Amino acid sequence: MLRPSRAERSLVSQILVLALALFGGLALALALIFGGAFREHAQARTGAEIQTIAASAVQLLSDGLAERRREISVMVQSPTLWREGLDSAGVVALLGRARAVSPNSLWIGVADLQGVIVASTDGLLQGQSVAARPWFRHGLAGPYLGDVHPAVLLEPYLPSPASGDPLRFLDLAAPIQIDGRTVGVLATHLSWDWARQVSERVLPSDAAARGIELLIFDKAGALLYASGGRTAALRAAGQRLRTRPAAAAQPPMPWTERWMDNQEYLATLAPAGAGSPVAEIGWQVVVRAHSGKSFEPARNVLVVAGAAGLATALVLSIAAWFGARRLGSDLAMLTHAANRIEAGHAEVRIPPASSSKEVLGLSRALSRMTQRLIESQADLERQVAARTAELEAANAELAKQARRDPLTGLLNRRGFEPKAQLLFDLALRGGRPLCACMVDADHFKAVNDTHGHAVGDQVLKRIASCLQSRMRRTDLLARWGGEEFVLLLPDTSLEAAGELAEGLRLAIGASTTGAVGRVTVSIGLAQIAPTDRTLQALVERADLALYRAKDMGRNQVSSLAALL
Ligand SMILES: Nc1nc2c(ncn2[C@@H]2O[C@H](COP(=O)(O)OP(=O)(O)OP(=O)(O)O)[C@@H](O)[C@H]2O)c(=O)[nH]1
Repeated sequence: MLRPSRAERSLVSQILVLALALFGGLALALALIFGGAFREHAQARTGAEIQTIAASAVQLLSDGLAERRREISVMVQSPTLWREGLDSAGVVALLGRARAVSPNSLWIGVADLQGVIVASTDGLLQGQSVAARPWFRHGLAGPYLGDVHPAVLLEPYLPSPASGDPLRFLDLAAPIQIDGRTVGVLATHLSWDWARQVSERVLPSDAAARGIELLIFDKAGALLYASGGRTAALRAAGQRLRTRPAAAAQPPMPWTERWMDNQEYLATLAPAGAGSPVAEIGWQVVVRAHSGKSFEPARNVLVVAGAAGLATALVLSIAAWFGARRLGSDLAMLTHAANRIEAGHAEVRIPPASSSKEVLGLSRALSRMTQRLIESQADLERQVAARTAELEAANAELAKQARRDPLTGLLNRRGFEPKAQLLFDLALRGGRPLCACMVDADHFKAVNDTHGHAVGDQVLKRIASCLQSRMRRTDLLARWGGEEFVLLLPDTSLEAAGELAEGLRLAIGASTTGAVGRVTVSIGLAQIAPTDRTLQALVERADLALYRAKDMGRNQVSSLAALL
């Protein structure tokens, strides 16, 4: 299908499309710009927040471990107590007090040099051998901090952690020495549920809703703890600490990464200060924020801004559409009026358009111009009518002059012939008499030669006047040419014509013209014959009779009938 050209599309649709594209594009661009800025701001804020959380967690974990270490260190450096025996009542009381101070220390016990538990909190494992346990072996040599491990011997005796995770311990141990001689090993099994408590202290209350998690990995990258009770699930899924793009930066900057669950997170790794127990054990404390949940407000702002922008664009477009429709309706009205005027309805007026000042100005200008054109046209038509009338009068005058002899005012030959033809046809058809009479001045050349041409003209005018005064209304008189005249006498017999001709001859011959005196005329007469086919035949016979009169001495009437 062919696309309509711009000239074929209405003003309203063009303005509507333009407004929608303009306002809609602007709204989307603004929503994207502001949404992007808001997201960046939210990302920076969340990044700073998770850095603080991670740093706090590292601090709490370090402090906790250092505290436990100090407790063990203080306890083993009490030779007076140990001299009483590794399983003395004083030792047992000390162990109980130590656990009361540190509720996460689920078990505190003393092993003799053979690895047999000789004293412990609640008497648990007493008499059992721990010689194979790493804490014992390392603890004989010096202070020991072991990584998180599942409960082995104690599990049946202790309650499961509140988190629901399996019971796991952190082992701290130190050699008991008297006078520089090792006599046993003091050990504390710290519940790993302690990590949950730390996590709950540092994470905000809405962490789960915002998708913020605290993860603790061991030095090999294996997951030790995940907040929100997700440790078991994530460990089962094989979650490990993956790449850390910004880990080299000091302090590590938050980075965005797609994790094992294929979700995008903003994550940060808290640095553990050199010498801190956390650095020593190699834990890596990560706090990650789920991009989708964390930046949901930013996305909501983007959606709301976009929707509000589009709604505004729609409202503006509708307003533009209304404006364009008013303008379009005014233009259509002007076009309609112009078309009617063009079709000849001069009474139509260009109506005033009210959609805008400019269109009102245009309609008024068009109205004035149209009025001016209509008036000009009427004026032109009047002028044309006047010129036409003048021209017709001139043409009529010309036609008249073409049929009249300017000297005598009589019909000339051209004016004579159609009228004579009519009389001839009527006479021939009606079988009525018709006579032609040719009148010619005698010796007229001599008049001209003697008195001049102007005087000759006066003579001709006098003859014409004389002829005209004596003819009837139904007779037809014309100047045939030069000094010759023709008379057509309807319903006139040859005798009557002869009498008329004689009277004319006498009257002309009796009159005088100034110094010229008398000028006579010769007259030839002929009557229509039934055999005549043309007017010319009749006139020629009259002319013949005229020549005869001239031949016979002039100043006389000659009738053709007499010749036949
Ligand atoms: N003044 C004047 N002279 C005219 C006019 N028309 C013709 N004539 C003159 O009329 C004269 C006619 O001369 P001709 O034909 O010899 O005839 P005529 O002298 O009358 O001789 P006849 O007819 O034989 O008697 C010429 O001298 C023409 O110049 C006119 O309108 N005015």
